[in-house]
Amino acid sequence: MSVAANPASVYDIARLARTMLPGHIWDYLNGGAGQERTLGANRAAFHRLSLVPAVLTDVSRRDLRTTLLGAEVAAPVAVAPMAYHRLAHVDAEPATVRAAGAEGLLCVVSTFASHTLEEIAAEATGPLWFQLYCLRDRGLTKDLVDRARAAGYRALVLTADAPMLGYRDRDIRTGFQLPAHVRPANLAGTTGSGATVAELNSVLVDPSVTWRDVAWLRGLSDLPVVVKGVLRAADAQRAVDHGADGVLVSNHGGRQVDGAIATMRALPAVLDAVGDRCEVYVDGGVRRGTDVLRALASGARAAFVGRPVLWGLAADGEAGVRAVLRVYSEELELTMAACGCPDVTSAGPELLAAGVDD
Ligand SMILES: Cc1cc2nc3c(=O)[nH]c(=O)nc-3n(C[C@H](O)[C@H](O)[C@H](O)COP(=O)(O)O)c2cc1C
Ligand SMILES: CC(C)CC(=O)C(=O)O
Repeated sequence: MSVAANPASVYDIARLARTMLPGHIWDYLNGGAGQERTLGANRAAFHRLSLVPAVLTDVSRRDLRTTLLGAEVAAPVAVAPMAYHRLAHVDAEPATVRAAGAEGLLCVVSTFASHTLEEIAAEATGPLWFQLYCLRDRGLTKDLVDRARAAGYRALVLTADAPMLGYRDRDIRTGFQLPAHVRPANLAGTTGSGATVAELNSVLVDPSVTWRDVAWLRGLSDLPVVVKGVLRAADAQRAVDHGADGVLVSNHGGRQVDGAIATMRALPAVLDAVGDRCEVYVDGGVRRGTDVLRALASGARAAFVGRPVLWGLAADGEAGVRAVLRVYSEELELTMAACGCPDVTSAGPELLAAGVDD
């Protein structure tokens, strides 16, 4: 059986994906800002939280299900929005959403998807949210919202941490540009070729966005709004004050600010600030089922996964993404059992101890 069919961890799939992709594409997908300190810090923050299992709690029935803004999902693991899945595999976003649907998981589709949001929604059997970059052209931004609503997306995820693309050493070195066959399909006609991803972004994305736009967005439709990229308690509070239904604690996978705080370190203050006024999720460096459990025990409602999904896609298309998602759910289930947690609500702070055992 191939590694993609029977991986022990997402790193098995990463090794395979590495062999499938040209170096400059691998670097764009996997790189971070600057010296990639925050990229590493996201992982380190998980390692610094030890699990303290409870015993003799009856885990003969295990239930990983939860709801995310009312959508029922099989496990508290979701696919983070990522641009241009076609860079990883020709089957691109349609394959990713088929895989997420087959595993009963939520998938967030990027504004910069390489297929239209309607083409992607046509493949979905599970819940979808639409990630929105607020564009310089607000008419176009509103069109995206209307299209997402009409196509059945259940929430809007406003990305707040990328008014301009971060300073990414790897992409600067390679001069990374999109190959001619990969384009932002939702924004057809707005872009030519021959620009770097950062240039393309700066032509389209509005760096003047403020909290007022969150309220504007909230008023455009009846879709709930999640603000993605929050790291400060005060910003989480502002998100709620401006009508957000959810906050995704994220540093964009270490791709925006090198030196930004690790997401698991930022999470507790955000949770304290918003209480139960909105749902709180986390992403960045979630690589194992044990990380998902740490996120739950810290108070997050779900953990979102970025790059490993693209590793799965590159390694084996839809089957590769399924294999990746299954690894998370299976490891999460066994770890919950061994930690005395029969369901996702039974993971609390008593499951965690700060510090590393070397
Ligand atoms: C290749 C790539 C493209 C991304 N594109 C987007 C995007 O279009 N919109 C967005 O909000 N976040 C984007 N992100 C950030 C992810 O949503 C997520 O925050 C991050 O990847 C999580 O960290 P992880 O990759 O360590 O799991 C992208 C990340 C990667 C790796
Ligand atoms: C096209 C970009 C906006 C995608 C992105 O957010 C990223 O590369 O991190």
